[in-house]
Amino acid sequence: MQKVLTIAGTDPSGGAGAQADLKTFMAHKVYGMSVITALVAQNTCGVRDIMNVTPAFLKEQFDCVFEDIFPDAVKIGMVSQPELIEVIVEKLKQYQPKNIVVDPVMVSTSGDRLLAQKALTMLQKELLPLAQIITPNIPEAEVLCEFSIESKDDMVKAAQKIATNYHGYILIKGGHFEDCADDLLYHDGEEIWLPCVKIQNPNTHGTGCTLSSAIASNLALGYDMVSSVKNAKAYITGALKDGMDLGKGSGPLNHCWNLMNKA
Ligand SMILES: Nc1ncnc2c1ncn2[C@@H]1O[C@H](COP(=O)(O)OP(=O)(O)OP(=O)(O)O)[C@@H](O)[C@H]1O
Ligand SMILES: Cc1ncc(COP(=O)(O)O)c(N)n1
Repeated sequence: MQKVLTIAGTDPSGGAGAQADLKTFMAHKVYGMSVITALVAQNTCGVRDIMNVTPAFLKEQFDCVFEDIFPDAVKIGMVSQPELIEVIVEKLKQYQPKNIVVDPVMVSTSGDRLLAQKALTMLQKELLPLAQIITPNIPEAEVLCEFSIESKDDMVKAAQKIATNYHGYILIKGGHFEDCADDLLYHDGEEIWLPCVKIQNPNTHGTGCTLSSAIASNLALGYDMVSSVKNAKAYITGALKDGMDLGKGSGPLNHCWNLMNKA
């Protein structure tokens, strides 16, 4: 049985964060585990409050997992405080898991800040270099490359710029564009486009969490990086096409979409 760990914040309404990650792991038939960075009071309408765990408690959770059930892949999502990023960096260096996926979560779909400004440098300089792949959306890629991204050409330029500081795979997600949802996978000067027509579904809460967890699941299952990203893109596209509609805001995804028999 392959084991995958998420290091993330929570979503009590089940659409994003650790809850979305664990559902994604289950759908990929891998054993899911979670180290929680923050309790987040949120739902499909927005974030109401954040309670970060202490660095000492984060360390304990890490050791509980790694001393007992060593994961085949690790996905890191929301970590809002620099002291918590520091612990994650220290523990990843100590345990050296293979297959680290970092989703550099900065702002939620609802527009709420999930990364403290003072944590940005630590994220960029210490955590991102440990990842085999990073998965910024357009606004996050703009922060990393320091210019605005308006087109697919700009996505390529952004990936090239980010690659000057970071040597793993870069997946820039195009879900924030109006007319298409083409993602760009970039590595070592090579561009691989993952094209997708824009699905007319306003319920996109947790798409980034789900995609990065699906990539981690595929890596744990032994797929190479390109296949893992392609498989994950197919998974998120299927979940979005399912069209489940829950909640009063941007709703969550149906992780059972490929298990349900549809007429
Ligand atoms: N309407 C859509 N139609 C098709 N694919 C989409 C749509 N919206 C998002 N995606 C896809 O979902 C994945 C996540 O992309 P997105 O740009 O939404 O990331 P994100 O902003 O980090 O997600 P989150 O909403 O969790 O913050 C990408 O593969 C993207 O192309
Ligand atoms: C704990 C946590 N992690 C990540 C997100 C981003 O997801 P989204 O942009 O879909 O709100 C979130 N809302 N909450």
